[in-house]
Amino acid sequence: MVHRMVEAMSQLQEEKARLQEELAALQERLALRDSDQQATSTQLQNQVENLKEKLISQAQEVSRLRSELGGTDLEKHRDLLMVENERLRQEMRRFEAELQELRAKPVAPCTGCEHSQESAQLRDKLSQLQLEVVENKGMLSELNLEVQQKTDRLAEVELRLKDCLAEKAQEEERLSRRLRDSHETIASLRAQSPPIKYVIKTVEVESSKTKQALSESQARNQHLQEQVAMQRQVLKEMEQQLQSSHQLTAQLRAQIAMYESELERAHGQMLEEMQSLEEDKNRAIEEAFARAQVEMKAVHENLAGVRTNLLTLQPALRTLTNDYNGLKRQVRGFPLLLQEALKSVKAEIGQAIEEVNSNNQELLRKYRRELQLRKKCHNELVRLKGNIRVIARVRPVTKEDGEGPEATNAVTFDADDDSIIHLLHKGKPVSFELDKVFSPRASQQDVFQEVQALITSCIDGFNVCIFAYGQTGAGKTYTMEGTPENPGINQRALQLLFSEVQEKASDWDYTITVSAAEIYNEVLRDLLGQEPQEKLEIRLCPDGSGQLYVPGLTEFRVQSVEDINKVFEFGHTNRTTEFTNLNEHSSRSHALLIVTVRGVDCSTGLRTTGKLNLVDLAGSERVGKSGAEGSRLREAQHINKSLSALGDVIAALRSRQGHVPFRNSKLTYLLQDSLSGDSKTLMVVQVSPVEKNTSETLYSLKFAERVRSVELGPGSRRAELGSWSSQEHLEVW
Ligand SMILES: Nc1ncnc2c1ncn2[C@@H]1O[C@H](COP(=O)(O)OP(=O)(O)OP(=O)(O)O)[C@@H](O)[C@H]1O
Repeated sequence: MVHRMVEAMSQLQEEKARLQEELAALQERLALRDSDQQATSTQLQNQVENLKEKLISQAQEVSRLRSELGGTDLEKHRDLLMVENERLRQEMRRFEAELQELRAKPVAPCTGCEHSQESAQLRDKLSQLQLEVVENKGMLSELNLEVQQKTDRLAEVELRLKDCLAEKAQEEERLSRRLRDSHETIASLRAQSPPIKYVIKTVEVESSKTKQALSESQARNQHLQEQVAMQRQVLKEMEQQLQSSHQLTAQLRAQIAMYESELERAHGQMLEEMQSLEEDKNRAIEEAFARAQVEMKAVHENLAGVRTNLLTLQPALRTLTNDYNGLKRQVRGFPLLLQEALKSVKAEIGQAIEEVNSNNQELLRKYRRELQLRKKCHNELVRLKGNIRVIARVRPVTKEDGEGPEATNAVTFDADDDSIIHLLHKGKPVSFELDKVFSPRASQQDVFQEVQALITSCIDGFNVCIFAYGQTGAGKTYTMEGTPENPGINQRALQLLFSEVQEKASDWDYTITVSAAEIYNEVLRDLLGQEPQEKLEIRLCPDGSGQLYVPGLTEFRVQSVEDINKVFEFGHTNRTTEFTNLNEHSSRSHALLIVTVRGVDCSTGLRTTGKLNLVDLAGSERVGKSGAEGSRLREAQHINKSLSALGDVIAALRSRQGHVPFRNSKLTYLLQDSLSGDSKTLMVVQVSPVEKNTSETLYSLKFAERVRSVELGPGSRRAELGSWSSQEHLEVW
């Protein structure tokens, strides 16, 4: 349409140009042919008429084109856009409404983990879709704004075009008016011949004006053409924009369709989920209902039972109420009764306590008396047996004794008297009588049984001394220490002390301590100390009690057999590490185990202390007489000295001499406590049974008999006693 309008405009211009040419030709002809003035005028009029018609038709064409242009494509596009916008808006509104609806729908709480996860996913997707919708809305509003702007611009252009066309129409109107006026003037001139020249002149003048008007029109046409070209350009741009808008709208639609499908899917999932939840809920309700029904039934049954119980209990309740009332009456008088009862019970209890106390006192008194009696009996027994007792033990023949005549047995026993021992010495039988003789068949326990009365007296506060005397290899260590499988007096004594102490634990609190020492060449050493080679001294207690003590001598508290074993082991290790030839050394030294038992009577606080000395003496064989020299002679001299001193002490004690020479040797000095006063002494004379040892056996038994003979008849015994000097001792052997 625009093109056609432009073409019409150009035609119009061409026509105008042609008209101008014709007008010019007319003017020329008017000027040249005055005569043909009328004809020319008519021709001119016709031409003007034609021109006018053409102008009118052109104007009509322009207005038609304008109306067509205004009412067709642009408006249609605008309307289409408006409709499209409206539709999109409606879709958006519907979409929002659906969203609102989905949001407003209550979501039942989901128990399953999968459901909650899917719901969360759906919620995320929904929020994402909402965001996208908001973005699309923004884009749509921008697009609307743009379309609005373009529509405004188009309206403006149309308005300008309208103004131009109106101006053009006015101009044409004016020109046609002038042409008409000119025609009229020409006609009047024709009617008035004389002033024709003047009229022609006027027409000429008027024609130049018309020319000017035409040129202005042309200029305007030119301007309008430019504007039309511009409008075309604008239209083209707008068409492109419209096209892109269409594309965008199509994209948005596709997106919206996609969102809608997603929404539909989410909606479907939600519905399914809700349906399954609804089913779960219904199922749970049904189950709960069924359970409730069962429970209700049980409750009803219980209720019926309770009702029957109530009916049966009512008479019992009545009886109980009566009883209760009776009891209430009794309770009112109860405090008084209770007070009286308490008073009498208290009196009874007090009396009973007094009786028990007096009984206890009586028992305690009796117990103490019994204790004293026991001690007295024991003392009497020991006195009757003698404070110093001598027993002999003959060891069995061993491999070490060898074979042949030298290893034959030289010792025999009296089948009717266990205190007699016979020795065949150099073909002559010699008999000895001691307190007891143990044959090689006697066990460790047999020997221990003989000495255990002495050991228990230690608990009652007596000092006890047990010696093992005899030549080397006669069995002293075996009797005192024994073997791990078959322990001797030492370990059995401690075990006995433990068991006795435990028996008395309810009344007495006892502690047992152990020390171990060795005397070698008149040097005293601590076998349980950290430095066993250190020489120890025996000193008087500084408290003036006359008691002796050894500063630095280690004392171990023992509480069990395990402790004793540890102590023995430690003592043995100390002895072994000190000397390379232990057997040799042990034969030449005195080993002492000193056990102290301290007791406290829990009821009276009475304290007792008893000491048990278990001594494994050095070998008593007469090495000095066999011409030994050097260290062996020195050892022999020391041994003989200490054994002589022991004999002297025992003799002095038996004869009740005022002075007892304890200090003559380390051994007797150390054992002073256990040899003097009420102390009890037992000597075990160890005897080798074989022929080759009969000389030593003879001397050992002679010594033992002399010691024992001292004890038998106080008068005569005392008379027989004399001082056993070291030399004399040697002479005896
Ligand atoms: N009654 C016994 N029964 C069995 N074996 C014994 C008995 N007496 C001693 N013996 C054994 O005789 C050997 C010598 O005994 P033991 O070492 O006790 O003598 P000893 O007098 O202590 O010697 P030493 O003076 O050298 O210490 C040991 O092998 C020992 O086991």
